[in-house]
Amino acid sequence: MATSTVDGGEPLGIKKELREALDAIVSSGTFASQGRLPHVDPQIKVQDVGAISLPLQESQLRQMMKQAHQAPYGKGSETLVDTAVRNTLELNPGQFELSNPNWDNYIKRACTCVARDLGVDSPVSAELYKMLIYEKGAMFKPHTDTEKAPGMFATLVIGLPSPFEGGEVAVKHQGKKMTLTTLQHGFSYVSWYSDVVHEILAVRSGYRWVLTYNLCIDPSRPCPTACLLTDEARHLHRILKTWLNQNTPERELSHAYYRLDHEYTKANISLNALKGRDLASVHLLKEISNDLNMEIFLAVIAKGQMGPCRYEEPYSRKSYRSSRSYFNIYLENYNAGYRGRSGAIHALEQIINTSYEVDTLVGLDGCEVMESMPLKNDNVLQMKCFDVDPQEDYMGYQGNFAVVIVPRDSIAHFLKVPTERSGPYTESTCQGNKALIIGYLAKSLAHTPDDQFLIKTLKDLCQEVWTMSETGPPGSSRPPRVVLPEAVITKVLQAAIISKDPDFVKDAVGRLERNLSPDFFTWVQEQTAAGLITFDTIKDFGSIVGILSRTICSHAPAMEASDFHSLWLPFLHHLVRFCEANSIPTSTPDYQRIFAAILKAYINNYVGERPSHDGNYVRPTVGHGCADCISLNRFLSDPAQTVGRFSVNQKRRHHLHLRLDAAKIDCTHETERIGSPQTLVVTKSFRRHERDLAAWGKRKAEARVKLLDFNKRDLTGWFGEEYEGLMGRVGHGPSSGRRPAGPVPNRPTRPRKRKAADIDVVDLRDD
Ligand SMILES: O=C(O)CCC(=O)C(=O)O
Ligand SMILES: [Fe+2]
Repeated sequence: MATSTVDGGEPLGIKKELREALDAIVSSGTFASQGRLPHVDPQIKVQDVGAISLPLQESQLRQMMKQAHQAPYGKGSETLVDTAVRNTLELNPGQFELSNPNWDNYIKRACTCVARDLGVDSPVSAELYKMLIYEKGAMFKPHTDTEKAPGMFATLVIGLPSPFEGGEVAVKHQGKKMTLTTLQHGFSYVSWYSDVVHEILAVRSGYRWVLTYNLCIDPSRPCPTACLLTDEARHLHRILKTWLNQNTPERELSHAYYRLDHEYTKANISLNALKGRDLASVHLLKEISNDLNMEIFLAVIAKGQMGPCRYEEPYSRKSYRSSRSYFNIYLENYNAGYRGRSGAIHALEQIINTSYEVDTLVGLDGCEVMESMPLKNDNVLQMKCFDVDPQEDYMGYQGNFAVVIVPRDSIAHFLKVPTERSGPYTESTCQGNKALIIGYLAKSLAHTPDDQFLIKTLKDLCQEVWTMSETGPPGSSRPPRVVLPEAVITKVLQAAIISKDPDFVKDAVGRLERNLSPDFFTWVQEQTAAGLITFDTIKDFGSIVGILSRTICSHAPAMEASDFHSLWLPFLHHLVRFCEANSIPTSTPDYQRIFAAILKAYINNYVGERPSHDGNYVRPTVGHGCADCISLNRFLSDPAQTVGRFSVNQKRRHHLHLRLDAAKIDCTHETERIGSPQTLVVTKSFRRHERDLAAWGKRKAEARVKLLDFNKRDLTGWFGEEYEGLMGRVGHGPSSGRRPAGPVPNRPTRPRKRKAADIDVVDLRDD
């Protein structure tokens, strides 16, 4: 329940509560914990090793390591093995068993300790994930843990008794660091929230042996994170919720500025640049904004003062002028800018008006959203802090940065820029701002596609800018033409598609002056694959097909081979279905061009040319300067020699073997076991070429199948006269089995001698 008492002009209620709640965020509490556990043997049995007895014997450990594999790590959606990032051996839970019937209870008790330490009050369950073994040098570089199970919020590590040195767990969260250790001789646990950055330092000696568990809570409950764990955080969440639940017209505070403690620079202000308490509070606000409908920005605040000042020229007279002083660093700019010829600062003699404005508004990623916007004192949670004696500016008073909390339903109002020429806001600033705002709103829509209010704001602003660029601002004779940058229009188009608004789509497409970027298609494909949009969504697809067609035709020659199966062919199948559903013939020119361009690119870029070699026997040399290598190199680079014989002792033969392998020379090298010393016979070959040829044959057959997934009538329509030639390139000949007339692309026109190596392993009709 919100109160809105007014006390001596200071509104209490939400504004005060919000300020107090933010003031109370000192820094986050425990984001990681550790502790000792009683000695209970889990009675581990490892597949193909048997029961592991404690204390652990090195011989058993070695056997376990034989069963283990290199542990991968997650990077985005990928799982990678790179021992420079993670060098750890792991066993999957299927490879071992914890046969002590009391072990589950033991883990439950450990969970209770962890939940207490991390401040989680919901019931916590632990899911066995891996057994890890770190030998000397093993480590895991800083990372956060991905959600490996629904409701996973933290990792629990149970340290098993095995002596080692090093291998500490260094955890870091919002500028706070802790070093945790699993015990060497007894059982212990360490645990951290999944969003905490942690690193396993290199083991210096011995073996670090642990079990890891995913800690989960009921996935239907909000996931605890390191940021949301304190009472203060929960209190702030409650206050914000109360505020946001107020109806917009009655909301006593439309948005809020909260001053930051530290000094930053205008150029690099972003969430990542924040320090100490600022980082804790803004990070927390960001976390809360995932759950509540609000947007968080950072603002650089400037103070403007107006008053009389004295010119220090001989005929000095008082004149009113306005000065804009910025706190700390901006003050220097001010001084430089207003220094008279004599070098004296034109200080204001009297201040008759002070106002604040947002010099720059940025998103948490540091991207600029807006410049020069008015700031109302009422919206600042700690007004007194901005209101300082200018003298204090020289003392390095720090208070010109703020975090801004804007309820999403008033974002349009908040970002609304005055259209009339007023005060310092020139027309061009306004238009620049609008492009920034449009870009920002369009980007936000990607995260909250159902936000009707945001859609409406975006549409209105676009209409305003587009109308303005046609007619000019009301009352002006010379309209400033506003052209939204192409990247912004693309974002708008995406937003229009997401919001399923055909008129808006049509408008946005109409504004595109050039082709859409290829990224747009990747985006379309991702959205379609995720089921977020379908072609039917864009009822007025006709309006964008022209631009799609232009863009695709120009991009097609550069399409990546790896994108066809995952992106372009599924895209075409969607398009076929769309045409069918809307009774559009797929041979309609714009559509035909899309199909033809992509499928031709498929044949050219995926299948490619038949690999050929010119029969040349010059091979690259091996990079070594010993006498044997020099004579080997002489043989390799001589086009006339195909077989080289090197009668040298075993050690030197081995050296040549290694050098040839390392340089990946296309040759065979075998020892002829006759005489003494025996002879290494190196025969130049075309094996590498044969492998390329086989791979090409495979791609060709695969492409044939994929192309025949489309219907033949469509294919002939799309390819027209080129049909036989193109299909011939994937080994699909005319039904008679005869060669199509005319030269077949990529075939040598001159008959050449057939070599065994040239046999197309997949399609025997060829050649
Ligand atoms: O070895 C450990 O203590 C934990 C390893 C780790 O960070 C992980 O599995 O994500
Ligand atoms: Fe981890």
